[in-house]
Amino acid sequence: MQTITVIGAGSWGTALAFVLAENDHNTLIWSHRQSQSDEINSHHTNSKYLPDRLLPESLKATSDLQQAIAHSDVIVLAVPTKAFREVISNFMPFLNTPKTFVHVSKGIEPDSLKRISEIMEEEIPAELRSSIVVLSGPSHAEEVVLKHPTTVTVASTDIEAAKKIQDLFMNHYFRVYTNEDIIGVELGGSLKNVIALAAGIVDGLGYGDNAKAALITRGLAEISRLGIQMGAEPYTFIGLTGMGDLIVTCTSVHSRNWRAGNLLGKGNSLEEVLEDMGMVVEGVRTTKAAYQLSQKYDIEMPITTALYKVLFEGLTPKEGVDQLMLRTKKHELEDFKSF
Ligand SMILES: NC(=O)C1=CN([C@@H]2O[C@H](COP(=O)(O)OP(=O)(O)OC[C@H]3O[C@@H](n4cnc5c(N)ncnc54)[C@H](OP(=O)(O)O)[C@@H]3O)[C@@H](O)[C@H]2O)C=CC1
Ligand SMILES: O=C(CO)COP(=O)(O)O
Repeated sequence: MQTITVIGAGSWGTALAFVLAENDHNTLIWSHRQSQSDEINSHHTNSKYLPDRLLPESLKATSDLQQAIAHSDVIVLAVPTKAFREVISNFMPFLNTPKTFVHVSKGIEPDSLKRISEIMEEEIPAELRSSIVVLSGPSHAEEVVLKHPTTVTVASTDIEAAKKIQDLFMNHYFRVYTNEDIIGVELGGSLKNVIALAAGIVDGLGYGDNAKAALITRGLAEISRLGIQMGAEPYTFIGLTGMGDLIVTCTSVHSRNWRAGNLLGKGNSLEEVLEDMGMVVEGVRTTKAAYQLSQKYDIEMPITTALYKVLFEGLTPKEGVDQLMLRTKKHELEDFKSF
């Protein structure tokens, strides 16, 4: 049995805490809302994020950040990308010894263009972190707490740390692989949200499976083009955190990114959609970051560019699709010939 803290009690933090507690680890989840930690302790539920699911009685919650950090040497960070710097700066006064940090968030910060592990390296001094591990892959929280078979990858440049985290999470319904390619794993997990928004849009427009398959496949092509240029291993993109997560996010009604895109495709404004969701839609900010990355690295990312124009420049979803279909002729494997 290990002692573990999960920071963030939304859908994913709660589902991962569920797995850890079920694996008999002494697990403490931190919510920034006292009412939510009270609910988890008293009723063993998190009705806002995982309605109708009973959590293990052994799972304890707190809204005291000092207690949460002191609880364990393994800290799982499960807050939206947007909240990352703020949450770290809030716990820094309580961090006195080096810990292993696992992050599970899928986003890239606009403007700085940092991946989450890079934000962590910036915000947490090296002497206070033993290692940084990312957990990612095709995994909707709603299915994990039903104990439906799920596979994810843990990545770290410190493979021993990745193996340690693999051991903590593995069980009969949650299978964990390791990978050293933290760049590829983080980029795949973040950029698939952009493609999932686009997939929701084409469904909202009433287009069919052909359009969806085109987006998934050509989405993977542009994600890989950028990722390889940024130093990722090409094969990571055909793995769980690339193709795997694209499939699950582009084809599932559980996906908040797909649902948001669907509402956009049906004619709702971005403001209306985000208000309606009530949960994080990482793909919106990440579309901005991905568009900026495509410009910085001079990589063609047509789907990302069309979506950027729809989200931020007033292009209609239908015009976005038309622009994609009427691009100049291409060879399918352009840019991949050398691999
Ligand atoms: N849901 C899923 O199935 C999966 C999600 N992920 C990733 O996990 C990350 C977290 O997503 P998820 O749990 O789904 O998001 P949710 O929207 O379900 O929950 C977000 C949680 O973070 C809290 N939060 C927001 N801002 C702050 C802040 N400034 N300080 C402290 N807490 C804050 C929210 O609190 P409040 O209720 O007050 O808003 C809420 O508890 C995302 O990057 C997502 O891409 C990855 C794999 C699967
Ligand atoms: O990352 C996810 C599944 O792997 C969850 O996707 P959404 O954030 O779109 O719900």
